[in-house]
Amino acid sequence: MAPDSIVTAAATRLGTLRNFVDGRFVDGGRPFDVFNPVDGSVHAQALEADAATVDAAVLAARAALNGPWGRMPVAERRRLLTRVADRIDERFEEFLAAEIADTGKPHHLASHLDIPRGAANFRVFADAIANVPTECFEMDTPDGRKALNYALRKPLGVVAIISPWNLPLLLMTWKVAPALACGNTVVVKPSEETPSTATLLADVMREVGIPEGVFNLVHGFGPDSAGEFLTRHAGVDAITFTGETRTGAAIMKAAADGVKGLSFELGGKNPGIVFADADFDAAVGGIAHAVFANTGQVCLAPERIYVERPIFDRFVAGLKARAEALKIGRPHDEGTNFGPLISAEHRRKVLAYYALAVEEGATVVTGGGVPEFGDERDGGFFVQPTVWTGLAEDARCVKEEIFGPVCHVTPFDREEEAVAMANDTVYGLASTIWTTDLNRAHRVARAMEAGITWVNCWFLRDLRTPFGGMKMSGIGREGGVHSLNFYSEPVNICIKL
Ligand SMILES: NC(=O)C1=CN([C@@H]2O[C@H](COP(=O)(O)OP(=O)(O)OC[C@H]3O[C@@H](n4cnc5c(N)ncnc54)[C@H](O)[C@@H]3O)[C@@H](O)[C@H]2O)C=CC1
Ligand SMILES: O=C(O)/C=C/C=C(\O)C(=O)O
Repeated sequence: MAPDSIVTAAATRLGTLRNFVDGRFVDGGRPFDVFNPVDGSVHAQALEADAATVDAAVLAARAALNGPWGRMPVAERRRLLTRVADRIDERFEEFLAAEIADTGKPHHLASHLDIPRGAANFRVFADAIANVPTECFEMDTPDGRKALNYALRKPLGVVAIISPWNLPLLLMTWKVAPALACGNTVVVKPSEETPSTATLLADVMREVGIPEGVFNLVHGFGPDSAGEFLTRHAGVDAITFTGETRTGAAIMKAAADGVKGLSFELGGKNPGIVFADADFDAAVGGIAHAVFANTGQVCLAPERIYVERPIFDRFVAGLKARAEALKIGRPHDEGTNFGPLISAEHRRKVLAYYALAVEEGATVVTGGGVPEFGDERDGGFFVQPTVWTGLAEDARCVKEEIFGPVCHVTPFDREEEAVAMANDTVYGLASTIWTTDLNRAHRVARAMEAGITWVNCWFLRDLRTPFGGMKMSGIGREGGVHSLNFYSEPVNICIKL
């Protein structure tokens, strides 16, 4: 069966992409179009949840907390989460086809990153919840006796999960899995651009027997739509969000009245620093991969590269060659490693930065425009991979998150100068350093104002480690025990002995 017909099969069985409330797919809501970014065609429709549907989802989630889910032994919860992971694996081709249809990303990327990580997220947190310790302190009491304090983890309650379109299944399940592992119930609002894998996940939840109301899914947009209805809802106890910093600020305002717990993973303008002592080929290849993977639509991608002057010209030439060697195309075409941007709107934004860079005085080393194919792809949302040099450090293109396949390369002479330029940003999500000097690696990594720093690598993820941003790149940390800490409420019990 061709991959496209797998999508059709899933969509036909589920009908139009519907909302999932209290264990059932529900009808109702205004249909909206979901586009295939490869050619701009409409490949599906989803139903926008209105305020009443969001309300029903939150009420179902509340009821499930007080129902079988709340009483379920942890071992049984873990078994069910592992079943979800197994079922994603068993329905791998459907998830893959759905993700590719929504995003247009290369088959190789979705099949090696997005879908496997969707399953892995459930396995990791099913394990983590079994192995996380809680505290216990024995104390002396004023009357000469003892008391024992021990902490328990309780679920937060109903968690709203708002997820973006760049790594749809990966980033949604990164939140759903630990939330459920901790015993919460969830209402998920995936991006309006990418509702398909979330709908498949709802179907998996139903299949494996996750109790009704534990996982709810509402489709729609942000302001004055499902996103805002959900984040303003008085029945939501906590909100976890990945997306743009401005959206995070809007959600924070919506959450303020209810004093809801928040976990935010927001934007970035990440630096990469390449020292002259780096393994040159590894550094050029690693930076090219980091800048252009997923068409630059990764919040961790470096958009500012600082290269030590002795290797600057050679490095820029190497990066240009790598950019020009990318195979831009359809997801299933042999060798494709560069797909379209997510939407016409996002392409307008990225192309506006391509034009602005020229106005700001950039040298366009390569790219800067739209590729021409002479076929259906000309209706899609492609842009060229792009490299700039020559901009001032205060240029908007060096300061603002673009979220496209583009970077600016700046030379430096001294380590302190590179560190200062790298940290001169309102963001603090990720950085990547390339050097063979171990002392320098430790020194510079420590100096980085970033939630994660990779040395001689990028996007190497151990899911037990703290993950999140400093400054305007986020609030809180997720990953391993850090996720469990956010998605649960520690309570202390003090027993006088
Ligand atoms: N991971 C990241 O850091 C991401 C960054 N972006 C950046 O954000 C820009 C805008 O893209 P968008 O898709 O609009 O990202 P966004 O951050 O606005 O959307 C992410 C999610 O938030 C929801 N949302 C938007 N406004 C909301 C509101 N007021 N209340 C509740 N939910 C709301 C959206 O429906 C979507 O599910 C992109 O051009 C890109 O630069 C986009 C996606 C992911
Ligand atoms: O590996 C992860 O958990 C997350 C990776 C990427 C993002 O968070 C993002 O691009 O938003």
